[in-house]
Amino acid sequence: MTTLNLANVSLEYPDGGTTLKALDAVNLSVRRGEFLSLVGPSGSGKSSLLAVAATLVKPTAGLVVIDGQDVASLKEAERTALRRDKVGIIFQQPNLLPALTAVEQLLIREHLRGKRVHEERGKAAEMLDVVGLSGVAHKRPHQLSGGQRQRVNIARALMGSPTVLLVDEPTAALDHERSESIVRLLRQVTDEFQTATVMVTHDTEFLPLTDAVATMRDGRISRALVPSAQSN
Ligand SMILES: Nc1ncnc2c1ncn2[C@@H]1O[C@H](COP(=O)(O)OP(=O)(O)OP(=O)(O)O)[C@@H](O)[C@H]1O
Repeated sequence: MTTLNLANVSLEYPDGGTTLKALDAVNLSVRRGEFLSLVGPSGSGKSSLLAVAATLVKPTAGLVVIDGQDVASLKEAERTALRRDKVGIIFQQPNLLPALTAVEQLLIREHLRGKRVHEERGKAAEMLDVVGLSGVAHKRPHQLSGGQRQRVNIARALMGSPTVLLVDEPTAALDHERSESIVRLLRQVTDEFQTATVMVTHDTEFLPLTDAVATMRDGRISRALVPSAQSN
């Protein structure tokens, strides 16, 4: 099932007397369990595409459909609920709160979503286990490595059981070995939780871990299969 669908999506910004097309009639479909890489030069529109797919920015034209729901047809509160319940967003910087332990980073998100924290402890422990952090659940960010902090970030995004996972350059601040293990983890969670995952990346060497590559240039998108993906 197509979980994330962008049809003829354009996003324009005023630019002096003219307009700049950050997205120019973009078409993109991502199914559950599919892991898509999004590459392209700086300024080509990758972050704009993620922002529109995350329902954080309204496109100037075109349709954004998540799990069969046309985002433009929703009221503001409904759109917020859709984002909360269906979309997991993982930014380059984990943005963890310095005073909280790893498990508390997950629980505070649920608290802010109106959930009862004591009912979410089991799930938080489970998600930390999924990302390989059971042993450091009670450590604070400064006691964790960069890779471990990024894993907390991923576990936190999984707490809401998203169907769409949007990931913006998750390896930008990591060395090669840690970068590879983070992309492998994203592959694993895509398979395990059947998310429709879109990852913006500059690390072309990890593209074979994903199912498909979309390339952006001047706000336009092209999509190609990764031939070696099947062997991973
Ligand atoms: N809020 C904004 N106002 C005006 N122009 C913007 C805004 N956000 C993005 N742009 C422009 O839209 C275009 C696409 O930007 P975007 O950040 O999506 O590219 P990107 O591919 O993510 O780049 P990078 O790899 O450097 O992050 C660029 O020309 C950018 O300057």
